[in-house]
Amino acid sequence: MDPNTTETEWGSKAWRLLSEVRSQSPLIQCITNFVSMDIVANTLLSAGASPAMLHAAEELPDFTPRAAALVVNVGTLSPSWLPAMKAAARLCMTLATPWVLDPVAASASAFRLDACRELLKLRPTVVRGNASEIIALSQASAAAQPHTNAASKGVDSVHKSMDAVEAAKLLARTSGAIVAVSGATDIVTDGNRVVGAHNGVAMMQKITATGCSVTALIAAFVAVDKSHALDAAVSALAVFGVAGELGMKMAKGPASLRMHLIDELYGLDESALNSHVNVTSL
Ligand SMILES: Nc1ncnc2c1ncn2[C@@H]1O[C@H](COP(=O)(O)OP(=O)(O)OP(=O)(O)O)[C@@H](O)[C@H]1O
Ligand SMILES: Cc1ncsc1CCO
Ligand SMILES: [Mg+2]
Repeated sequence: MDPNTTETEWGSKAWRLLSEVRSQSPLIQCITNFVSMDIVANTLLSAGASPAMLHAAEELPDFTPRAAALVVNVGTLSPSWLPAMKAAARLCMTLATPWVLDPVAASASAFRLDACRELLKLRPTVVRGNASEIIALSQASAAAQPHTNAASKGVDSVHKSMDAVEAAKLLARTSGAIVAVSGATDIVTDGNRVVGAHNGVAMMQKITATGCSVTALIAAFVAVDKSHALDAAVSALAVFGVAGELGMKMAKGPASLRMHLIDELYGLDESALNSHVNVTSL
């Protein structure tokens, strides 16, 4: 992280990065779960990025080198998809293209946890999960064998993000990735510094795949500022949270929040980010 970023400067940093996403419109390859494909693509489009949901192994050598960033999300993992996930991540590692791992429901099964551990070895730039996912992956990646004692409830977290601070720091240190934990306070760490983004509304948890969407938004932000992945991840989480806060003013429930969040993300301006972004060092 740029150590000079003060709390009041995060709003302008988030605005600068969102403006870069809008002007560069980075191509983001998403190998993501079936549930999330629509909202992830619409989130990226409304932020100004260009999503492409390609996952056939045969297409990767042609396509992945053209992407500005990659998302690998294991939400609806099956054995037939894993080789393409690994091949795309390996290409990104070779080409120094940023890529972001979303370890959805990491501890749901040994197969899934082992897949996440193997993907971690391919040096993701950022890992973004909810607290239960990060705790499970952190425990498993620190152990010799893929196992976890961490509680979980499928794709939903049973922990608060603040319960995952030490796990996130350990995972960042063992993997070399920036680690982001979503929740009431979004936490981002490189293993040393810990930054909290306090934006968002609880109703966002009642829309499926908002976490997957913010993972993809992180990829778009990292794509336009590769050398400052921590700042980019914090900014993306804050921007998505502000869109949720503004959208909530018009929403009647999860379905209309989904619509208004995407509209607000599309319409965000400098003054909204300067007045709403709430990021602190933890
Ligand atoms: N209590 C809360 N208050 C404010 N914002 C929240 C709260 N809980 C979650 N969020 C926001 O909701 C979004 C999704 O986070 P969440 O932790 O629910 O992801 P997830 O569990 O991975 O979701 P999914 O698996 O459905 O994609 C993030 O932008 C996060 O900041
Ligand atoms: C509900 C669900 N199940 C597998 S992936 C997914 C989307 C939220 O992660
Ligand atoms: Mg998730």
